[in-house]
Amino acid sequence: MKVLANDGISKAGENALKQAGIEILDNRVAQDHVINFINDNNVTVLLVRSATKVRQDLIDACPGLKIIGRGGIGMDNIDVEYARSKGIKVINTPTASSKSVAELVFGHFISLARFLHESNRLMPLEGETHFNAMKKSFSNAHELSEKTLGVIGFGSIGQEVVKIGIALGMKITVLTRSPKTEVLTLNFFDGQSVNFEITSTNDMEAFLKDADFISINTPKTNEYILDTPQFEKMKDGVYIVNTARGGVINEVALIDFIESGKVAGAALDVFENEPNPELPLLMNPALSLSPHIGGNTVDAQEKIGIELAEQIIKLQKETIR
Ligand SMILES: NC(=O)C1=CN([C@@H]2O[C@H](COP(=O)(O)OP(=O)(O)OC[C@H]3O[C@@H](n4cnc5c(N)ncnc54)[C@H](O)[C@@H]3O)[C@@H](O)[C@H]2O)C=CC1
Ligand SMILES: O=C(O)C(=O)[C@H](O)COP(=O)(O)O
Repeated sequence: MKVLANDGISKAGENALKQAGIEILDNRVAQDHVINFINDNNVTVLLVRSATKVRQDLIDACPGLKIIGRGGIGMDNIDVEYARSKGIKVINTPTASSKSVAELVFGHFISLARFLHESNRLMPLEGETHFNAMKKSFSNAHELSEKTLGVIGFGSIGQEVVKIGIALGMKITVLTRSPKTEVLTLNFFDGQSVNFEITSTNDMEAFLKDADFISINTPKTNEYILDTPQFEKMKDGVYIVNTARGGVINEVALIDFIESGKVAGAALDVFENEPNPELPLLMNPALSLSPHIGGNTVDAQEKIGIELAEQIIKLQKETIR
């Protein structure tokens, strides 16, 4: 096996592969040259994050590829079904970054509810009058405790988001396409744990009527999940965080409802036009923004690298057997 980790891999992952005798190339090959590089260097395993696109043309042009690995969760940059139809194994790391993403969701919620993002933008302007004006305008802040957290999508990230919400004393409502019940375990530092049973609803209207803080945690969808009709049914003063994918929320409608006051604040880690978010988003003080960093922690990347390496080593053993 020869691995090309085109968007990088953690040292721990790299070391695990090397120890198993697997050659790893960590070149960052530009998208237009990936096909030639794979064929010229007899690469059999292509590892990517979200930057490298693995579409039909690449799959067709690289008959030596045996495994495509996504260091992360969302595989919308890979033609997964097509690759599998050609006998290529496609793997990802489904839970390695869930906690990192969930923590970012709350980083944004707290930033929005306490104006931290805007504070950081405005603090460098000096003067007592300015300081006191900021203090006054930021007093319209809110606690999360006892408010209702609404989570759309109840997979691994959605469940981690709910757990943090419970720990903060929030009420919980979860929206899924069909109702389901999950038992979530909160683990504490002293080894104790508590189980919570959460049953989701598929009633969008009831969900929107209840939720004070909405987090979207679905994969990329073909249609907006939150568009004008949904915004209209939300509570006044709602906060929204999207760490899922650009395209699950209509960004133009979002700006309209921020301007009308219906949405008190929103945070985007992912964008319809990524990596060049639209200017009205970048300029809006009610938006807390981050450049797609949900899974971008040392901890998550370490787990991702190790999980990828373990899967590749296992597949290699199965092939040899
Ligand atoms: N911002 C970032 O850096 C990151 C973003 N992500 C995104 O988060 C997404 C979710 O990740 P996981 O929770 O691990 O995936 P998951 O597959 O465990 O859970 C997603 C859940 O959403 C549900 N779902 C799909 N469409 C829905 C809809 N219209 N309404 C309600 N529920 C719906 C699915 O049934 C599934 O239960 C990934 O697909 C990826 O796009 C993942 C990692 C990092
Ligand atoms: O796993 C996912 O899905 C993600 O969105 C990634 O964590 C973010 O993309 P990369 O930073 O891994 O390119």
